[in-house]
Amino acid sequence: MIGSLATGLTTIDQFAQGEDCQTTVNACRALGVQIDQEKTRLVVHGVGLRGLKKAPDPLQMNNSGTTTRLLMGILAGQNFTSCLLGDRSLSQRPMKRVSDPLTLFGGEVQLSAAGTLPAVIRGHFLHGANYQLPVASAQLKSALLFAALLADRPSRIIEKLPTRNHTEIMLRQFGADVKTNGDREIIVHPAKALVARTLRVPGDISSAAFWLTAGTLVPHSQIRLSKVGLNPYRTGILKVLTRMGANLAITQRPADGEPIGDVVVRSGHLRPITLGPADIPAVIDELPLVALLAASVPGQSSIRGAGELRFKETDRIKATIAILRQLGVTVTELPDGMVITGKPDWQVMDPVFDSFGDHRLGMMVAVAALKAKQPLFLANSAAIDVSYPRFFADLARLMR
Ligand SMILES: O=C(O)C1=C[C@@H](OP(=O)(O)O)[C@@H](O)[C@H](O)C1
Ligand SMILES: C=C(OP(=O)(O)O)C(=O)O
Repeated sequence: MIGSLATGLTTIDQFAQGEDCQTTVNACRALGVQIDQEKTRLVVHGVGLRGLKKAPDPLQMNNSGTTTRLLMGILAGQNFTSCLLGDRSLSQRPMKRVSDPLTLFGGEVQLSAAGTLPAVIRGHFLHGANYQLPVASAQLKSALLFAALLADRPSRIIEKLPTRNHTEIMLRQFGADVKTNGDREIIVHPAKALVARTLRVPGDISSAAFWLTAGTLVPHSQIRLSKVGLNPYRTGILKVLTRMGANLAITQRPADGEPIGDVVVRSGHLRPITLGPADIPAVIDELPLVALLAASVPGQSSIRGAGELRFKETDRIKATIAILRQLGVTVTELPDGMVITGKPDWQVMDPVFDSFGDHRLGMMVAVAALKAKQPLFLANSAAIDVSYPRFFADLARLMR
């Protein structure tokens, strides 16, 4: 997305091939950006900050909350009106958290009465603004960073809790003036232009997390994960595993932007864990796996301060609990999390599991199947293609 707004050719190596990423590419193309796509490389012919064109039809966001929210910040500052549509799941997710603050920047976004997609975005010249985020959300923060770049004076954005800073890092790499004061305050200056560059995308730690969990839970495992992104706002899963007593060896590699390194995981004996609000943003997408790890350890673990999980592709608190209970584990639901009483041997109630149309839950069930004493079946497994189409191929490599 940032490459589309730059001037010149941006090359992206090691591009992830999930459906969500493809949704972003297709949306940029529909907005008039030429993108050459090889297997894992993209070449983006950037059109400049305000060079996007009106899309001929409503833009289809499919199941990608990230694409939707980030694009809202960009489209609010263009000189045309656009409309964003989502699939059934995305059309139920909250978007007012983005449209409300965009109004402060002079943006105009009309949502359904429920505050959801479809969104009609009337582009305007934007003004700089000061805004304190009411939720810990990197998607919201990134939308506002884009709006701030397109504004007429500097903006100040204050986070509720520090969240992943990929957008800030990347905007700086493209020449934008984005400064941070401590880990919650960001000052953004309007940009005249962004300069295209070559990027290598680190391995996604959220995808690596399935193998970190599998390697920990399955006896006699040893898995090496190379060139994984180790951005400290994303490595909550490594901290959680370490606190639980897992067997990890982490080696940093030299890097000039995003931190990157290798992680080796070996099977380990775990202890229960207690997670609170400050722990959550760095492990938000891995919480179903943390719950699965906790479900395998005798004793009580708890996850609190994770109410945001209810607004993901599905209500991930309810869905995670349903999966754990189907594995025979005792779980108490809380408004913002759960209390899990784990045990080393699960008694599967019904072997047919559902992904609930959510990629992360589908992969969680597949990892659970590696530990369960009987075969598990997964309905709606195609949801996994959203972020990790090669998941079962990689799993097959590990089983050899
Ligand atoms: O910025 C991003 O790419 C994401 C941020 C997180 O969402 P929130 O920032 O809304 O919590 C995360 O859950 C999502 O999968 C991807
Ligand atoms: C990419 C994800 O979600 P979103 O739809 O919020 O972008 C995710 O859950 O990992």
